[in-house]
Amino acid sequence: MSPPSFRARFRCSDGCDFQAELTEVVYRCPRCQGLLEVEHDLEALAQRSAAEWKALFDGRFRAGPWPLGSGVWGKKEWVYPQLALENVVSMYEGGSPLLRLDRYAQELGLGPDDVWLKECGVTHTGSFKDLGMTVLVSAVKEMRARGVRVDAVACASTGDTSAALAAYCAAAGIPSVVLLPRGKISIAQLVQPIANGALVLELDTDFDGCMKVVQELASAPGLYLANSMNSLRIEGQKTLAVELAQQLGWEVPDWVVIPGGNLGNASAVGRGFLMMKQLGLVSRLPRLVVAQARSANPLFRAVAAAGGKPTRDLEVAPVAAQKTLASAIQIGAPVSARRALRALEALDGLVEDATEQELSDAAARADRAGAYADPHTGVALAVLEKLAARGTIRKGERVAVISTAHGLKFSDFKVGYHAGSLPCVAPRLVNPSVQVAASLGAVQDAVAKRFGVRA
Ligand SMILES: Cc1ncc(COP(=O)(O)O)c(C=O)c1O
Repeated sequence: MSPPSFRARFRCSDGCDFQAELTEVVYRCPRCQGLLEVEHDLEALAQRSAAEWKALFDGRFRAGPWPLGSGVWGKKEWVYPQLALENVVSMYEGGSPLLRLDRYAQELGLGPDDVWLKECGVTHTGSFKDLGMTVLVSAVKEMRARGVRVDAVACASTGDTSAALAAYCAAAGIPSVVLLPRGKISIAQLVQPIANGALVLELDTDFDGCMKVVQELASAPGLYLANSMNSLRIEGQKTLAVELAQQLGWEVPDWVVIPGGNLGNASAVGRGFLMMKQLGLVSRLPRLVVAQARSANPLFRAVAAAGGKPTRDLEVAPVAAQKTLASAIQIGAPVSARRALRALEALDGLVEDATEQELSDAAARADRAGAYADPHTGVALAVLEKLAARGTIRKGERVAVISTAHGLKFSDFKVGYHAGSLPCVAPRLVNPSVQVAASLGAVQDAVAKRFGVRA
């Protein structure tokens, strides 16, 4: 019997019967303006058993022939099955570490096996955005190979999307344009697309303002839109959930806590778990928690106003996002709110928020247990701390916290915390460096002062 052939296509995610090929330049349903999703042929995929899928994915994990050792392309049949392998643009994304944070968990009154940190920032451009961008840029390469007009790829960004877009486009030799809110992203994030040769445009507005402009820009032919409203990105990010289960021996955690801004990633993670359950790779679903910064919390507000239970029909009113240390989630009008609400409903979800003080202390607390948490991961950790303190998350339950970026991209946050100079934060866990004279005695004094022992 010949192996089943798999195909995926765009379809309206709001229930119309609109469909399109993945090589078409289309982001929204032309009938109802809803976002699209990538629809897979689940019947064809189900012709392989769950055990066969697991064996295939395990066999390729960080080892398969190029590019199948990538965490995303190792699951190609579930992502973009019909894409020609020669058009894959990969930086070996995915395969990121899953750390067990024993000491941190115990500080929270949880068990040593309870808290796991999925380090999606340990990747080529330092954030989870690589997972989706590899799919989008590969799709563009395929389109161009088939004669579809794409002169350049553009995005609005709070810093990480632009870094990923610029790197993958540079690898593929495709021009890229990034729109950034001036002065609202970290220096590391700003310099990444500059280094990779993108056209970097700093606009005097916030992310939501950049998003408006880029959508208008991409309505003209030739400029392809790379923001996560483009569901090709979601398909790559979805593999995060599959990889997480895979790293836990094909078990799902009881809880997944994830920071949310535009809400594409939460939607993607929900989609990944649902697909695994539909195809029998896992027998249950985790509960999903979206963590927002209090300064930019439209989803939290909408869900709280409705009594705390997220349902798919909730309206999320845009807010003016205020400045937050978690700058990549300073987003007031999340494009994927509806998709995220559907995922939250299906995964019995919760939405919580965290203040600047809470996110900073939570990141520092995790750092003291060996992590190096960026402020967005700090938001997720702070929400975990709240839910553990309330008894919603209990000892013995396994929690996966999604760390979305590398802490090294946010050095100002770390330096400011330990120097006590962050706005609105009175740090509880400072560890400033000590200036000492260049003599053995001075060093011995410093060691004795800290540890009570004289070397
Ligand atoms: C570091 C980081 N964390 C979290 C997010 C939020 O992801 P999403 O916008 O998909 O909710 C982003 C991007 O916006 C990000 O760059």
